[in-house]
Amino acid sequence: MQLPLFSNNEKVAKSPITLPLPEAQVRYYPQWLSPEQANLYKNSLEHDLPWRQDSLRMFGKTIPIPRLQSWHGDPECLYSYSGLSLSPAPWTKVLIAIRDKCRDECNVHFNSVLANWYRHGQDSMSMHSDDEPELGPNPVIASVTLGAARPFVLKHKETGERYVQVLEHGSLLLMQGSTQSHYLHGIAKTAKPIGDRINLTYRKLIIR
Ligand SMILES: O=C(O)CCC(=O)C(=O)O
Ligand SMILES: [Fe+2]
Repeated sequence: MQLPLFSNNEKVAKSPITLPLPEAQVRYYPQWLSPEQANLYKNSLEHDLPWRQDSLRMFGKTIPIPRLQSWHGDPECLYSYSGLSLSPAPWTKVLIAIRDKCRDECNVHFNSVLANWYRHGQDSMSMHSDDEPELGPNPVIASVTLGAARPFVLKHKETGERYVQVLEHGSLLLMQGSTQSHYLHGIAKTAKPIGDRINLTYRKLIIR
């Protein structure tokens, strides 16, 4: 029998939804992966990635960031993220399989991915834009969710208007165009007893 880890699951895909956001281009693809495929990917990423507990220096204190992270990509993809400077770990088979499926969806050759592991509801990501200079203007970010569904908050920088999209197991969220210039996004903490979630954001860094 063929290993289902890399099987084609086109038949389960639902139609994508364009989020009704002025000055942004965001598309949500529910069940982009079948639940079975997403479970397999999540299990192997949990075991295979060299998860790190990174910290930030703030107000003279070292504060552990509220999630585990792992940065992967082509060797030249050094990336500074919220004051951290990360060298990439190598690609794994699962990261490549998902990267190539993202490429087929949006025709972007991603050269790096940030993996975040939210262990429980107290893990979070504060509001930010993915607007580091290495990403260039109008970056395409492909964000894949595996595990517990979490509300993803988008907030317009000028009007303050908020939009929430729950990101479900096996979904893809594509952010492109001027989304990063006009919006912040993040994952809030919740007191609800929820399971863990792995998120992968595929990126294309511009190497000079
Ligand atoms: O976990 C998420 O859905 C968001 C991740 C994110 O915004 C990022 O990695 O920059
Ligand atoms: Fe982000």
